[in-house]
Amino acid sequence: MLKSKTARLILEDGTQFDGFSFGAEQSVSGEVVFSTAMTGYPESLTDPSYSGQILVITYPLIGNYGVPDTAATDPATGLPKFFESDRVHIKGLVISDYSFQYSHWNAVRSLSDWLAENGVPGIFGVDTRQITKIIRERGVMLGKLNVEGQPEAAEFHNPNKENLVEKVSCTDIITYANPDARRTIVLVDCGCKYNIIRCLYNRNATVVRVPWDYDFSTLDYDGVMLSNGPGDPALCGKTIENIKKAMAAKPDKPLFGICLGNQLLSWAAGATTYKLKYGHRSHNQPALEVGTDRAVITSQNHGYAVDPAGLGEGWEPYFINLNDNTIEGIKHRTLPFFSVQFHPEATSGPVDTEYLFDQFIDLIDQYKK
Ligand SMILES: NC(=O)CC[C@H](N)C(=O)O
Repeated sequence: MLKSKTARLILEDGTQFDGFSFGAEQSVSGEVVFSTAMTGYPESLTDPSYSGQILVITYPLIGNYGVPDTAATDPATGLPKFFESDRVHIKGLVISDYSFQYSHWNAVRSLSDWLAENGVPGIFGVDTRQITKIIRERGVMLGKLNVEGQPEAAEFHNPNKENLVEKVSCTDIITYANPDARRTIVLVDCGCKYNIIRCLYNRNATVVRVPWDYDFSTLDYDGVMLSNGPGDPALCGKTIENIKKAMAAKPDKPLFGICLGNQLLSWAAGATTYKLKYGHRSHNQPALEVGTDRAVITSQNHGYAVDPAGLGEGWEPYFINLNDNTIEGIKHRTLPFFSVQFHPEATSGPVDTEYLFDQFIDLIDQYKK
């Protein structure tokens, strides 16, 4: 019989959930968010956009397929093969049923061991659907995850007040040189998921990954990718200024934004962002392409949304969320600039919107001529 220490999740409104500890034995505090995705914990946990957040997964059975080898890399890019960054970014993990025994061809260790190595605590044996109902009714809340025998988290820490992007972005320029490159794309790294790099590289591009606050308008490039990233987009003023500069200096160089990238492009286009009641985190968000009857099923992970009211002349909504009608993308009517709130790179799926990378590459090639 395996013995686990106890753990307690405390929400900001005082609600408490008692369960058992797995992963690191450490107490933490953060923003409690939920995801309804049924698969993909290795990818989600390494998504830098989850920085500062205690993640509740509503799918009950977690850990059953273990964790792949973090040392396995893709020879072309040198990036880890199976993860979205080089470490676990969530602050803590909340699940219903932890599988102590894992089984998968690709697994080399357990979820608990991987979390422990990364210093991230988990709690299991709690009713994640009830937690989710509370968050859906009262709105997203801060929380503490306390582990038996460890000093308790002192305060309800709000990660959205910090510049999280600065903490997860690269600090130097990293070039993924592709011997078959037919175009060069600058990737503004606000906490980019590695699959964005893979999706560009695999389309015959050399990817030049630059820090979040780098003035990329001075570089020589064929297109710009604005990455996803954690926290409040309003804190990325430096990136917003650089996007404005680049659009003014190089209006013929296509620009494509994903998630935080969409929010930052929207700010650069005159709009603002606001915090959603409880965010969109799942693999099955329906988004309608505005002006068509075409809906796509998308992967999402965001807590803020774009208020299109201030969008400048020439800009229009590109996609709308069919669940709550929030804006899911914008595009320029005449210039090659567009962005989406969802994840076309979408590890661990669904891949329905990966075609947007092809669209971006086609646009780059048209403007290169
Ligand atoms: N995945 C992302 O890029 C998230 C963007 C932003 N941090 C939000 O929560 O809305």
